[in-house]
Amino acid sequence: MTVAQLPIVDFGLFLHGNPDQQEHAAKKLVESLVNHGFVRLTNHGISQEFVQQIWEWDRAFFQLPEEVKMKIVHHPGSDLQRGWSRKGTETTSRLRKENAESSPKGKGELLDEKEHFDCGPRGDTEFPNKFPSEGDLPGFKTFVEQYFDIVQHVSLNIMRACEVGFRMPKNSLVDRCIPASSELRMLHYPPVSLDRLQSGTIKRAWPHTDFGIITLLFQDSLGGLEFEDRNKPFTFVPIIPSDENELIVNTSQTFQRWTNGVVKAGLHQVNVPPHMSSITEGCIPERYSSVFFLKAHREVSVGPIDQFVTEERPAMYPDITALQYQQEMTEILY
Ligand SMILES: O=C(O)CCC(=O)C(=O)O
Ligand SMILES: [Fe+2]
Repeated sequence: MTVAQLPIVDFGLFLHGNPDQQEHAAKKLVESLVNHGFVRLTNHGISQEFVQQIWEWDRAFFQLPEEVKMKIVHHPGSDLQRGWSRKGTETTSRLRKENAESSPKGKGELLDEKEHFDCGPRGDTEFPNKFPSEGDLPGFKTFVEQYFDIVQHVSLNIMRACEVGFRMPKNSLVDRCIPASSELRMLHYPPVSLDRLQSGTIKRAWPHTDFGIITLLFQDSLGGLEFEDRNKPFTFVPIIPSDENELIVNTSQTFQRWTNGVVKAGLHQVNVPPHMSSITEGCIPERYSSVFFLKAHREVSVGPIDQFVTEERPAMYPDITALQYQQEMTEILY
């Protein structure tokens, strides 16, 4: 498996093509999600100009002084993530036992070298969003709320393509995502010395799978995101950005559960950028990325959907609500 083989789907054909083109694009998308847990999309409906604005706001937020970010700090526990999570709080290594097995003995917990900002849907009363005040970062809240709406809309179009690709009744996936319960995240990976990374206890993000249905991701031109080569389990292949407008999509745990294991969640990590992998000393520069976790509506079950349960393939997952599942997983992370 080489990098070039991670399929790229022209999503414009699904959005605007004739029925044959739509069917073809949907099948190619689903095939890649089933085979790799990942796909790359072009013509997804988010403009290059908008993606540039994501980077501007991403930088502006993380450049705020620590005491300003502290005003909206996220408190560890099972509550959904809101506001600023400082370096060392979210610990992806806890999600897979293979991480602990690979850790150098006696050196403490495996930590993520990253900070992030998370928010949920506009006006969420159960888990209110935490934005910097207008005085601290004017315009940020307005931009992020608009970004959330745009990317939720794109995600639902991807769900529509999955319905076509799996021959599911129209809206059977989309209806499970309304009202919106997704989460939007902006990430900053500070510069880090190779010494620290080589200690074996630090990574930008440890191998993990996400909890929602699918994750949509933009990464800056530095790169570093890697997906599992399923021919060699727990080994990883870099996704080299073709341009910053390329949308990377990966499958997550809720999709695996709904499809009773037919779609497996895409395992991924964030590593040293591919063009720097042979460097042995010095620092790797900071990196920005932004991800959108498309989530099921909180009251919807994340147990298998009937279509995927058969006598030969009995239900592999229990019927719990999306919120229960999310809270169980968040508690492990923090
Ligand atoms: O920054 C990235 O490329 C990946 C981030 C990620 O995997 C996550 O936040 O779940
Ligand atoms: Fe992830």
